[in-house]
Amino acid sequence: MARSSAHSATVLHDIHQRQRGDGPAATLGIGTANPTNCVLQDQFVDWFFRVTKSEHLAELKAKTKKICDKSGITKRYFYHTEGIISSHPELIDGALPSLTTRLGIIEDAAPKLAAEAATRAIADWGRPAADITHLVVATNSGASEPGADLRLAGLLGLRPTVRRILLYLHGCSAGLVALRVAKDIAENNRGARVLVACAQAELLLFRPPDEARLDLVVAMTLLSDGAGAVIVGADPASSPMAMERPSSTWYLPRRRPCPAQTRQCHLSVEVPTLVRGSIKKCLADTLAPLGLLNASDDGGWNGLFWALHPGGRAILDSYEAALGLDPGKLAASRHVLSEYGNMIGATIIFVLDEIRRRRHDDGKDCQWGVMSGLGPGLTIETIVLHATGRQDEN
Ligand SMILES: CC(C)(COP(=O)(O)OP(=O)(O)OC[C@H]1O[C@@H](n2cnc3c(N)ncnc32)[C@H](O)[C@@H]1OP(=O)(O)O)[C@@H](O)C(=O)NCCC(=O)NCCSC(=O)CC(=O)O
Repeated sequence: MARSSAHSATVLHDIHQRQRGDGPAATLGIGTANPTNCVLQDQFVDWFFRVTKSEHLAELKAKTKKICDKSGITKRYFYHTEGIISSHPELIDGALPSLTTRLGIIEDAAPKLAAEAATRAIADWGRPAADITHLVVATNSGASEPGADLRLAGLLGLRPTVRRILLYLHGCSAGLVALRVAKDIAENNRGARVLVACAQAELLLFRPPDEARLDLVVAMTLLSDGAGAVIVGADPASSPMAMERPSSTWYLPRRRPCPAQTRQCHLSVEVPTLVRGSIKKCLADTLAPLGLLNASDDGGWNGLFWALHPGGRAILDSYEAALGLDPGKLAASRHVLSEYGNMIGATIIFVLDEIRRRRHDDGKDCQWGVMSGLGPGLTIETIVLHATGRQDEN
């Protein structure tokens, strides 16, 4: 009996070993998408105050213009149009219930936007959608059953047996959380090809400007709609960008909940200061065990490439100041912020895509990098990136 149980344990151990992927998980294909409605940031305030019938709030309008000017954003994309807003008065009248309207609109929009991004990621990967084994969907846009994962699987024609996971309400860190989950799946299921899709439609938060809630006015000046998708797999010969040592830290002291919570958003004015004071130790805890920091003057931070979630211009400034980063180190994040705004969880996938494009155009750069972003709480998600330069398998 004892021998047979030892034998079973050995057999199971062998099975578990064979189930594991051989390499670190890596990105095999990336795609992004935005709605067609593009609003230039220098025209946003006029648009916003007009569609919300708030023209009489002249002082607040001037302040909102000032915030927009300092946002580092050139343009943003919205699923909601002036037409949608004018045909749903409840969207701008706080006395009317509007949750059903909002959910009805975005629960249709988010999976469609995700499908556009995923179709591009699959084309970039170069294999059929039916080869996808797992689907990880992350969104703040919706709360329905069945959820966006099932809608997306249907829109893409994935196998009915695709193993689905739906992540709700991880805020700006949603893309990173989804990639962390995909990495675990890929590394523990040999041959797995995981589609990560992250979609954001900001209508859930959209509301008229209110002097008493300047944090929401700030949110209206930053947030934008978009979707990003990544195919993740783990094999020794996988793609140019491997993902190592994910960390998820619940770390910043605060008096009340900070960044965006989907229904009840509180954007704390303290976030940039909190980042400046805490980020160095937090990132060092993740990077030091890999031997990626050193005793040089700047600690080695400039020897890495950086894919940071651009939550806002001031947050990027805080990372730069705290870590002593050279100008240009956050160029990909600043570019995405400028061209698209903060698309919550989808943004990091745009940054990853931009990093990839820049590495391709500019030739070699640092081999190791940091992908990181803040989430509600305040929390921080980090994944170390290793640019291996290989792209001979998909
Ligand atoms: C909004 C900004 C572009 C404004 O630029 P500056 O700070 O340089 O400009 P400024 O100091 O003159 O500020 C302009 C006015 O806005 C006010 N202000 C700024 N942030 C505020 C906030 N969160 N709540 C209320 N008011 C705020 C300032 O007090 C000031 O008011 P006054 O003129 O009265 O003094 C920047 O502060 C910024 O990037 N902030 C980070 C935004 C953020 O938290 N993003 C995270 C999104 S959520 C996320 O990414 C993670 C998640 O999902 O959880």
